[in-house]
Amino acid sequence: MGYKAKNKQAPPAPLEPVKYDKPRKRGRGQKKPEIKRKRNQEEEPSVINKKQKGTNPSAKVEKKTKKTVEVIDSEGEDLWDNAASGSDDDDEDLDDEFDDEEDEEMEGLDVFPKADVDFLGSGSEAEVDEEDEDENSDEEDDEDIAEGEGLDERKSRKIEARKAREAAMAEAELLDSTMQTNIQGETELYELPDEDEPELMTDVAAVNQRIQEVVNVLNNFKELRDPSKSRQDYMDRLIKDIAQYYGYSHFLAEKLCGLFPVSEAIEFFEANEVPRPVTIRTNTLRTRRRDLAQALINRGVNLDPIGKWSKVGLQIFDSQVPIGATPEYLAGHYMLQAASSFLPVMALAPQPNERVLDMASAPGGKTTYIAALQKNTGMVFANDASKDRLKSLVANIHRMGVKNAVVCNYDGREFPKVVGGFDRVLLDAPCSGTGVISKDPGVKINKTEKDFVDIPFLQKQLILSAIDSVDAKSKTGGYIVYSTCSVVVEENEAVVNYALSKRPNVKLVSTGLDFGKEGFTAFRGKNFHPTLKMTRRFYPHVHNMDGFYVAKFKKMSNKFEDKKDKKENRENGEDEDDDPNDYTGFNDEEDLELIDESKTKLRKKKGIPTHAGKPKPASTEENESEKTE
Ligand SMILES: C[S@@+](CC[C@H](N)C(=O)[O-])C[C@H]1O[C@@H](n2cnc3c(N)ncnc32)[C@H](O)[C@@H]1O
Repeated sequence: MGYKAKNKQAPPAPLEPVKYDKPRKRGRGQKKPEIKRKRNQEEEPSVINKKQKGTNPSAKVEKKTKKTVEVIDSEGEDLWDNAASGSDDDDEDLDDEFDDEEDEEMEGLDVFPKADVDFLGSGSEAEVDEEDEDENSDEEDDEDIAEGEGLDERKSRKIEARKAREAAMAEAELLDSTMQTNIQGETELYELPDEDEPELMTDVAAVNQRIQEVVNVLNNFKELRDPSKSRQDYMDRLIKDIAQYYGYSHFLAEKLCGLFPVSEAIEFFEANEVPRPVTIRTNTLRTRRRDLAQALINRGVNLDPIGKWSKVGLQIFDSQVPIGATPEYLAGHYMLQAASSFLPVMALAPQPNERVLDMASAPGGKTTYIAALQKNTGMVFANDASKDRLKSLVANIHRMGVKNAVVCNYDGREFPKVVGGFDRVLLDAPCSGTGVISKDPGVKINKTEKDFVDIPFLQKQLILSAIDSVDAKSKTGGYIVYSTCSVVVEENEAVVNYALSKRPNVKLVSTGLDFGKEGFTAFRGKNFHPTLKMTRRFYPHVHNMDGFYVAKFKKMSNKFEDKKDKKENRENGEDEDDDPNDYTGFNDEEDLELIDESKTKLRKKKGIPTHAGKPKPASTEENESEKTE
């Protein structure tokens, strides 16, 4: 197929969906499952299976499987082709547009064999292929028979095999229905263990089994609930078990669980146990993707294009050499960079000759990508509050041959006083890192409730500075991109919503990314501006990339009606207007802090003694997640 393929670029293949009936592969507790139940033990599995068969989750699994196959098929044919739309490089010179001749040459060489053993978590692809083939084979047989063709040996074998399968299925169904009839009315209810007895929590396999059972009940609540228990009782049990089984603090398990329907939440937690694929970004200032791929293949690297959505990404399946120390790496031909980390820069779409601010830039994965898209023209201000982290930023800038960067070390909140009037600003904000738990499992236990107040507080301040640093009159730009490697709403939609309310001179626009889930427009009783739908969420269990969030603003005017900050209003003793349509959710805990802070200042002004130990804004270095690459 020609590389000007019209088909839309596809997201990366999703992970294999969680199979509830398989034991976990992780080396957790070795004990044989011994599940404490109040019902007959043999009865339950059939109920679970039965229910799973008929409910949405299995439908979803099937859908995903199909999708995976599609991606694989198209990858096999097309990924070296450069589809015209939705790509990360619009400029012909920057990407690896190959002519047809080169393309054919490469295809002929069969240079991108799939890894035999896919240690990076995409082994499901082969399985899926097989499954799919299997499914199709029945249809083929039927067609053959219908057409009355002569039956050769192969066909007879196939038919025999099919008959055997059908007989086995019929038998299983019969058994299933018999068991159902026997247990009707008895096993419909799943009784919840009441207490947190130690033995309820120590047998990991039993905890896992209980998670599956409780999810099943929650998905079929009317039928399977114990009438004496509420949905909340089941949720409480589930969260305790998730926290125990996956090793999260109860607080974070609950917070993350609340983002998804229960079955999907389990998929999310499972995906966090699996490493994401290793990916690299071609540095188009130094080479082309095709040349880089060939050079790495010659060194024994097994790779493939990352997906149709990027023209510069490569996925590494395995390698005989350390990928962070090849001569090509040292010569700056590529950056080891997570796939999700491409997205904010693609959304920013920096243009040659523009002035761009990368407000929180270390260690420079995105800065160097910005410079490449600008073809080393114009200027990229690479700022970071951490002097230490700037060292690796500077090293990367040199290695990658970036010549248009100005490195600076300010607290982002000092912009635009330091310098303003930028064409575009990227704020890849310091965050909790709840999207990169597979890389940094420490997040599971080290993030506290206070972090989810302090970090958004800092993010809100930074986002206003980012907006104020852009020139709305820019001929080519006037855009701000906000991103985090967190999945929680407080750090994403709530921050963007806050910015919209404080800066009526900006509006959200499409990120230009043609995959990703829509941002929330409402969450837990809080409504956000409807345009939050345009922001994008990326998940490990859906997109097989780190959890990420991307929002893009367009600045419409440099002036805006100065709706004074509530903080200022309070300081000036003005009335707070409690607008019922206020979608910014200012009753949050962080606002209490703001109120406290203002009161303290006011007291100081009036000479009234203040209490020490008021909460401070998040430290710029404490809260950062270093796991964006
Ligand atoms: C998510 S990381 C940035 C990753 C970077 N954009 C990249 O792609 O390599 C967040 C960064 O924010 C920086 N940071 C934290 N607080 C800051 C502040 N107040 N102003 C500017 N940078 C800050 C941290 O030092 C950290 O390097």
